[in-house]
Amino acid sequence: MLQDTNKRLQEYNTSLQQYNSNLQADVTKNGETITKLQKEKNTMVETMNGLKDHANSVKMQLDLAKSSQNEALKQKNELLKEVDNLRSELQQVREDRDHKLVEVHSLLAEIGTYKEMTGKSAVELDNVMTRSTALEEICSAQQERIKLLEVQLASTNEKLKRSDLTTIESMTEYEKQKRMSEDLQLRLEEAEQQIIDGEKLRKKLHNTILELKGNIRVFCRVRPLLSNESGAISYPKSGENLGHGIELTHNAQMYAFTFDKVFDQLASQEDVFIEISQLVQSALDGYKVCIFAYGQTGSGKTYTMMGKPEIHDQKGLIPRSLEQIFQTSQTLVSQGWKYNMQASMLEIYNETIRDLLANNRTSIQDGGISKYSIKHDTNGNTHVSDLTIVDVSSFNEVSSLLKRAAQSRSVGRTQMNEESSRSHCVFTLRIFGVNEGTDQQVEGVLNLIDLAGSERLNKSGATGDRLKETQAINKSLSCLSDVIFSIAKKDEHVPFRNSKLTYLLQPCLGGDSKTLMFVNLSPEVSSTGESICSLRFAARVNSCEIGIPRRQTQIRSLSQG
Ligand SMILES: Nc1ncnc2c1ncn2[C@@H]1O[C@H](COP(=O)(O)OP(=O)(O)OP(=O)(O)O)[C@@H](O)[C@H]1O
Repeated sequence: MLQDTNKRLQEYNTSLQQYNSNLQADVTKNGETITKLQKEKNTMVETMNGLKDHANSVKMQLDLAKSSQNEALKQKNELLKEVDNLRSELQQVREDRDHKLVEVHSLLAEIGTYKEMTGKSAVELDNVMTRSTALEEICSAQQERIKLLEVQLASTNEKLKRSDLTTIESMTEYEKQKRMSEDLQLRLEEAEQQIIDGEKLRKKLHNTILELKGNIRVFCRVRPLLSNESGAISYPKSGENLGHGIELTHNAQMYAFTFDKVFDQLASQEDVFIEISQLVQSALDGYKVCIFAYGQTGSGKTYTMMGKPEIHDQKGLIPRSLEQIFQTSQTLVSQGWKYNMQASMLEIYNETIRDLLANNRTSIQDGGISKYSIKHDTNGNTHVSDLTIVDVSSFNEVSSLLKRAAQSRSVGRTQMNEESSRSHCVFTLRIFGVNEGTDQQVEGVLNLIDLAGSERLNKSGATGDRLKETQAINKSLSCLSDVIFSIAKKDEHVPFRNSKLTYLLQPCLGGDSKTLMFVNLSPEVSSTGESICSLRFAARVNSCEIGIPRRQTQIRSLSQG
């Protein structure tokens, strides 16, 4: 063991020697290194000092930088504040801007509208400008005129002042005259009314006198001259025959006639009707009334009796009479009167009666029994067998009957009248009236007759059928003339039965009816001879006394209801 320990100690001493030598080498080496490091350290110290100086200068710079940084920070904060302020200002401005933008949009829209309007208005504006310029010119001209007028006005005012005084005096005078004039006007109106009333009374009394005398009344009517005709008729211009007289010159001789009334060519249909309206009225009171027109072909008989019903001014006596009858019967309803009316219409053509209201016109012979035979009853009423009798209650109903009849009437053409009536036409209206209050009954008849025209054969140029017609017409008119002469002479026997016409008219000519004849005349020179014949006949008719008209009236018996 000790050996091992010595061995190991030896080995240890060797290692230690080794180690010492290594250490010696290392110390040497480290000395060198330390020297080197010392050198390096010195260098580094130098460097470090340099660096220290540098650091100090950097520090100084840093301090400077810090203070300038602080300064900058301060400035930055201030700037930030300023930015904030500016931001909020900006925000405010933005909001303002947005608000303004909205306003701008609405203004733009408005501008658009105004632009449109302005576009239109521009033309108008131009026009207005032109007018305005023109007006300005006028204005300045007027201004001048105003100045002139003002001067005139001033002088006129002066004159006016002077004349005012005169006017006041005149006014007083005028008022006085006005009152007088009004007073006179009132008295004039009263006097006129008195004249109208007096005229009415005069007519009524005149009618009564004529009725009491029992004469057939005669009115004469002269138709106007046609364009190519020359006249031969004159009238008294004053005196008692004014309105009643008529004068004709023929072969250098003057023929004068007077009648109950003479209508010259200027008389209107209305003028003529006024004169007969009372007569028509009396048919409603229960009288038999007969109005007939006599005269040469083309003298105006049909115009007087029928006229042109569709033209107001030219309506003849028949439509006017019927209008009046229906109107008056309506007004009498308030006094308790109730009327029933029946119309019939016939014509006598070549001595044959024709029913103008029949729906289909048949022959005069029916199974051997004569149709349309005329009979008069004890009351003087005339009946024609088989004649169509139509109940009528209004003017319109009668009017359509008249139209129907006019179409059926025999109208032929002659050389003297474009539309000559070749037959006698008789319209009859029977009027039955009952007064519910007084039980009074009346029965009136209105006969309105348009006779065929009298004409001389050589003048009319008739041949064949026309000649036969003319002969028949002349025969019946000559029978009428015989009857009239006979009545005028107060013969015991009057030849009523010699013709259908005279027999039909018997109650009117020889009975108790109110009869009026129109004698119609053509005014031209070539008709003078014919006119004198007609006037002579009319004068004879006028002298006929046919008795006093009798009113058919009675009190309704209980059994009649
Ligand atoms: N007062 C008058 N005013 C205007 N025209 C009239 C008048 N009288 C007659 N006339 C005209 O004269 C013409 C003949 O008249 P109208 O036919 O009435 O005659 P008339 O006597 O009936 O003839 P006829 O016997 O041939 O039938 C018609 O054209 C008619 O219109």
